[in-house]
Amino acid sequence: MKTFLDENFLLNNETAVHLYNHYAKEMPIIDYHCHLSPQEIYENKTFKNITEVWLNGDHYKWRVMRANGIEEKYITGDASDYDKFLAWAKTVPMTIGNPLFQWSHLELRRFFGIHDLINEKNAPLIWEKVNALLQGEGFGARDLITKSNVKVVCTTDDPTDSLEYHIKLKEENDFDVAVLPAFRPDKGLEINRATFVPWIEKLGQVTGQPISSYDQFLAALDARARFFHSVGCTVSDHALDYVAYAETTKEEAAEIFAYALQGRAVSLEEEKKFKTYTLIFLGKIYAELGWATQFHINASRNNNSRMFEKLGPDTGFDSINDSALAYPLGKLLDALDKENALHKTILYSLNPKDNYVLATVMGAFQNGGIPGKMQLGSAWWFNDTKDGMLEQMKTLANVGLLSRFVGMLTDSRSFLSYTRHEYFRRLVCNLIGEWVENGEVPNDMELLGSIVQGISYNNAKDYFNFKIKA
Ligand SMILES: O=C(O)[C@@H](O)[C@H](O)[C@H](O)C(=O)CO
Repeated sequence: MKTFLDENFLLNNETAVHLYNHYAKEMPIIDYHCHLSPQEIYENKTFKNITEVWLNGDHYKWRVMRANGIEEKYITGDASDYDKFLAWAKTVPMTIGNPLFQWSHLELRRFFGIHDLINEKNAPLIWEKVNALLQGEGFGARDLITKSNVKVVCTTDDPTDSLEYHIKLKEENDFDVAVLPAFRPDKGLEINRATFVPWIEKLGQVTGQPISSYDQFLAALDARARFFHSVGCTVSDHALDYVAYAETTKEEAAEIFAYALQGRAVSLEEEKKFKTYTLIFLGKIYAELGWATQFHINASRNNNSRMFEKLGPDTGFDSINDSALAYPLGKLLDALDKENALHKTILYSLNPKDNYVLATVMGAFQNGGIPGKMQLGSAWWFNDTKDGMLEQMKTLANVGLLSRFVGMLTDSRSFLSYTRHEYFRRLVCNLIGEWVENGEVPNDMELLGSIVQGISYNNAKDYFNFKIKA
């Protein structure tokens, strides 16, 4: 029996051990989708205690704490940081089977050298030891990134953002990690949300051109995309909580925009028309700029309205949506393709029922001489588990090319989440190792090593065209 998290955990055969230790382990990390704060990176934020660095903003942990019967005051409420940490320490033993159990202990080991199994009893000691380390040198936001061998951090940014800290980081020379923005214009597409009109006003302010027409709106999006590009952006990101597609014209989209600008609700069909035309317009810009587009599909967000009022979005009250996406996604991708607006695209669905739909529809649009142009997104959010990662990779291998997969991301708000890449790389090496040991794949270490290094780092490096500093 292996000891918990021993050096070969998740590696169940000799080939897997060899692949991991000789090809995957030392590869750098490109975190091409996360929600880290560029300001905290620029300021090399130091953390006053383990609660701030480990629990704040991490709604994965918040959800299991609630499931464990922890009162909200000890999660997002006004309890002390120490009491919140105790509540988390009490919860961790209850998370076995959830990747949080392994991730949490990996994070304690890899960043703080603590190999104990965290629980309520040893929490006070861990609190003291980690906090002492956090007060010392080498535990600022930048240090945690560089200690994890990260080369690129791609944050998630609204088109109205000034990108002040990305620009400051770009201009200085003593941080050799590229911190780049991703263009996420969701608020400009969600025409029926209360955020739409205020966002349009803000967009007009940042571009210096008040927006009263659809043409002005499109021009503003174009201007902001080119500004983002000038700061090093090469990725866009869209949350398609359902995939909207409807045949339409620019005139129709303009009428719908004008109607919504008066603060009036538009019909679902009108929303689909507006989203379709606007996405195609943006797709043309992304293709011209050579950007990769990410479509994050089928999330059901903010289910708990009482808690949404109190805490806002991304606080642990989301779930998986089950909208049918095969038809509208196929039509949307085809419309983009016909308009030369379908460039490199990563398709994620939060619903694992969609894996084969995504993996097969993307196969209909591989072209342009770009290896892995169309990507099946890495196991996202609730799928960011051993089963979810394996299911995504097996699906991709079965109907596409696992060898061209751009690999893992953290999608996190915590600077300690890079151990997810180690977890993922172990799963990749074990999956391929099993194929070899079963005689399904030749024991060709040159080929397999190259594929493992591609999935770990090289594919993402080639795919995203990030300007990597070192
Ligand atoms: O990008 C998204 O829409 C999601 O990743 C969302 O931000 C979510 O809160 C998350 O971080 C899941 O890991």
